[in-house]
Amino acid sequence: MAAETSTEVAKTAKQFVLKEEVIVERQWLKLSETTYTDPFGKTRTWETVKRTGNKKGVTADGVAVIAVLQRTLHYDCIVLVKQFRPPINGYCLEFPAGLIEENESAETAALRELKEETGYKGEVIECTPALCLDPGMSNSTTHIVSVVINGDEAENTRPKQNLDDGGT
Ligand SMILES: Nc1nc(=O)[nH]c2c1ncn2[C@H]1C[C@H](O)[C@@H](COP(=O)(O)OP(=O)(O)O)O1
Repeated sequence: MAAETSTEVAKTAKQFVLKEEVIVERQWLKLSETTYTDPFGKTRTWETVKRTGNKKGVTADGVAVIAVLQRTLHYDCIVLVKQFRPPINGYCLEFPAGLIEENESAETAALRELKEETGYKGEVIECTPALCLDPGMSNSTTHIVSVVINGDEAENTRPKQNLDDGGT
């Protein structure tokens, strides 16, 4: 009985990171070994990926844009982009997305990425707080931004992508 009680107390021990050692750092990402305490107070390590750099005036690393295309006499459509993604050696159908630039708001980044990747000019409806979508691997954060596109507007009738080369 006494043993059970002490285990319960230990399970609620506050967990925290003790240190982080960078194993390898490149232009875009770094892999670290993070030393932390488990729920029983024992010291453990975790393999962590972080983005490099320390951008000023940003509230998250990136944005993902849920864009609804609205046109008279058409069903509303969600706009997706098809992209080759090297980590999976394949193509993904994705929400338009990208990294936020220094001193850029999430809303401005969302409209810029939407324009670059699809050619559409949108209007922001809603923006989530910064969300950590894969916290078991990385501290990378994303705002999910809801946008509407007026497909009847002249500039949205023949949209044209305007991508940079996207590589190093
Ligand atoms: N993990 C990455 N490895 C790279 O080799 N290059 C990377 C990584 N993440 C971003 N980038 C580069 C590629 C692009 O030139 C820029 C901007 O990417 P962005 O268009 O903002 O984001 P995605 O659409 O999600 O690629 O960063």
